[in-house]
Amino acid sequence: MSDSHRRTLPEQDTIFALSSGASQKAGVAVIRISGPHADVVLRHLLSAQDVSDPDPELALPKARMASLRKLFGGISSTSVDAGAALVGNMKEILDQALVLRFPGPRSFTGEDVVELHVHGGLAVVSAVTNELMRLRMHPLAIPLRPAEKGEFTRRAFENDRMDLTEVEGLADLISAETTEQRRLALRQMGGNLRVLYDSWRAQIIKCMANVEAVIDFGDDVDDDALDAMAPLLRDLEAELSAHVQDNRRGEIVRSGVRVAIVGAPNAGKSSLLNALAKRPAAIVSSVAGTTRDVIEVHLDVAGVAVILSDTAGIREETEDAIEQIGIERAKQALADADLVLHVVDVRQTDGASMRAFSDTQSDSVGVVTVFNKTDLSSEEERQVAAATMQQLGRAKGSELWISCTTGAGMDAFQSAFETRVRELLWNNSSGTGHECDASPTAVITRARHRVHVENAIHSLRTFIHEFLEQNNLPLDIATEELRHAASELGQITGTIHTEDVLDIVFQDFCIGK
Ligand SMILES: Nc1nc2c(ncn2[C@@H]2O[C@H](COP(=O)(O)OP(=O)(O)OP(=O)(O)O)[C@@H](O)[C@H]2O)c(=O)[nH]1
Ligand SMILES: [K+]
Ligand SMILES: [Mg+2]
Repeated sequence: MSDSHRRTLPEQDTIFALSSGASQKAGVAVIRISGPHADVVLRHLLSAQDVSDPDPELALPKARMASLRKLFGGISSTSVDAGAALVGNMKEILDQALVLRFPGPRSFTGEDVVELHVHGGLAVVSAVTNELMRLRMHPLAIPLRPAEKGEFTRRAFENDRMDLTEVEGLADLISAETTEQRRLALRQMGGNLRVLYDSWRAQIIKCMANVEAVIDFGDDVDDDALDAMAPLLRDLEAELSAHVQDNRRGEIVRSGVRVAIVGAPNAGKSSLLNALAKRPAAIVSSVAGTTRDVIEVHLDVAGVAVILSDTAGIREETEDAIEQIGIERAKQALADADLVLHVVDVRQTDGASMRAFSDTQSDSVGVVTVFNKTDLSSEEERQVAAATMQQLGRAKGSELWISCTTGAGMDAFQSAFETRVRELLWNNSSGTGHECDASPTAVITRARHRVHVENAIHSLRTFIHEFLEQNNLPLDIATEELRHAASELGQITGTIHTEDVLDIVFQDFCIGK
């Protein structure tokens, strides 16, 4: 583990990759080249002659200015003469491309970067990338090779263009599927977590320096210096503690709100899942016990990613071993859920299964009661159902009434569902209801961050309690606690890192990023 990730790196290979989506044909494809030989490579591509040393006078585009240029490539043996690897000095035009140069360090990676915006046809992209491969085999043997997954971003990190939280933000932005995931990722990529953790770390390091000064002065311990530090560290400890008490908001936005549909067999759980998913994702039938496995669909609910799971109907008595396994899985989905939709056949609100469910549910989870099959119910049955809300310990009037068959009540259900999902994330004591939209509050987005912040809190508390308050620890050992707290925060941003952690973080990336 090094205290700084600024390492003296051996001369880097120049790398290239298709940075735009690799799937189908597209209007434009972007091929990115990064490394010390980026300009040399570009010179070869712009040169009409296949010479080992292209005309040094050949004008490269100005830095950061788009320039329309012809790209040239050697005519391969297959296309002209099967015998020769390359036919004389012949080159052909590969494409007319928009070329951009970003000389380092003012580039994404911090190295010299060239971007080729070529036409997005598969043949164009492969002609240009083949030419890059050929240059690698060229007599000059330019150290050029295809980039590995996340290698551009890794270089950006190694060249101090981004810290680890910004790298993670970028990975999240690339995989963001909903509005809130995009907002969260964009703020993190913009450095809101870096700024926060860096400033906390700096304050701890400052305290450490003060303590070390006291140690250096030996017996003349300057109590004033230590006294001045106490409120500062207490505030810091309070700030870090508030930071982790966030209802896992960021992590939930990032990974998706887990919503479980549960209830008695045949209540209409799978019908509700299909209605919300707008496709027949789960089998619906009149046979009680149809659903066995947990069926998950991913939804975008008012900009929030939701993982909705349909589960086996929970009932006490079943002979069927497979159904029993399904019920166990349903209970697990219930335990994992951030929000529960309890579907009840409005005509059957006195069943034991309803009570069985209310016994298994966890208190901390929000439960929405959904009375289904209103199209089949009498007024009296609806009144009985409404009266059961109290028995279940749920707020009177909070129930929703739907018919999956006729669609009655589905609009009201949808908007209540959206409200509940958003409330779950932003209606806590510190929230304003739309905190995630408007404020740049830095929230923890990964378990990795949480572990380090919790470790830092632990060390700060030990220092405050054992040293400042109880005087149980000698000064030099107490200082270790501060050092540890600073180190934990440094590990979040990657100021301090191990290769293992980097490998894990960069695993999330695709080729070309
Ligand atoms: N009339 C009417 N029938 C419904 C409604 N919702 C569901 N059904 C019917 O009720 C039966 C059970 O529906 P499912 O969606 O399979 O119920 P489930 O809760 O998933 O059942 P299991 O998976 O067996 O626990 C099916 O025949 C549905 O067509 C509704 O609102 N009105
Ligand atoms: K069923
Ligand atoms: Mg079902």
